[in-house]
Amino acid sequence: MPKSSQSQPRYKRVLLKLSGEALQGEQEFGIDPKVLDRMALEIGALVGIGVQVGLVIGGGNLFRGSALNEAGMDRVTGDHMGMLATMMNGLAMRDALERSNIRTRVLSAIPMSGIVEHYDRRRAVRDLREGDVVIFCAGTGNPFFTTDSAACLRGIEIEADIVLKATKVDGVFTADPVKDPNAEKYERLTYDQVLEERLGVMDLTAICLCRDQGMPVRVFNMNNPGALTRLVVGESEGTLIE
Ligand SMILES: Nc1ncnc2c1ncn2[C@@H]1O[C@H](COP(=O)(O)OP(=O)(O)OP(=O)(O)O)[C@@H](O)[C@H]1O
Ligand SMILES: O=c1ccn([C@@H]2O[C@H](COP(=O)(O)O)[C@@H](O)[C@H]2O)c(=O)[nH]1
Repeated sequence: MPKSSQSQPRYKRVLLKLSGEALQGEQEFGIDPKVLDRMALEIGALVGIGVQVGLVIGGGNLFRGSALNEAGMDRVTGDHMGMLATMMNGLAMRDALERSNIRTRVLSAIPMSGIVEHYDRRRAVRDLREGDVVIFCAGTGNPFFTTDSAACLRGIEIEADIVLKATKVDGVFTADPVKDPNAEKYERLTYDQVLEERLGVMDLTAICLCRDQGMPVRVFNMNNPGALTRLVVGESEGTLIE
């Protein structure tokens, strides 16, 4: 993709977290190929202006360990299934990116020989420097975590400038805007405000990790076309937590 002379990115390297649920689009479950293609286009626009992109995708469109556990399954088995779900989403996203001629590497926290390579931080950084989009799959590789924590962990490890959390709402609100129509959006928040007010947009383990390592997080709505590029070139989108 050609470099645009007009859009100068303010970040050199970002870690983008996509919610698994977003991939299902209007469906009840699974992956909507139209959503994948749209996201590939948005990610390609970043690559086109020279931004290095690490990607973590959730698994909520397929399985969540906590939901399987509530239905009677052993929690650790449920979490293993959740991590495998992130793997399926990662493979689907690689396919969409490569169909858009965007070079992509998938690295898994759980060895999955013959399908993808095992996660290696130095390898990931090398690939990012070469302009590949790197998809980090299987979360942290451990049960009882979420892909929010995995995104923050990988973002810190690869020395990303920021973690960008893409959701279906416009940022962080005083309450869940899906449930409370009177909820008001924050432009900026400190990590401690998110923790003290228990603002549920992101899991608290992830916020603690970012606070302790000084990693800024921006929460934004990926359903707004072009939002990702706008915020990377410095326009105000969503909510900044720092
Ligand atoms: N204070 C809040 N501000 C904004 N959103 C909130 C808040 N509290 C709860 N939420 C909810 O958190 C959701 C964000 O979670 P997200 O869509 O990223 O899912 P996830 O659980 O991280 O990913 P996955 O779908 O893969 O499991 C929003 O859609 C919103 O409904
Ligand atoms: O490090 C991790 C990351 C994820 N899981 C399991 O996967 C699912 C899907 O991830 P979401 O963040 O909910 O989209 C999650 O519910 C966990 O069951 C994990 O065990 N460890």
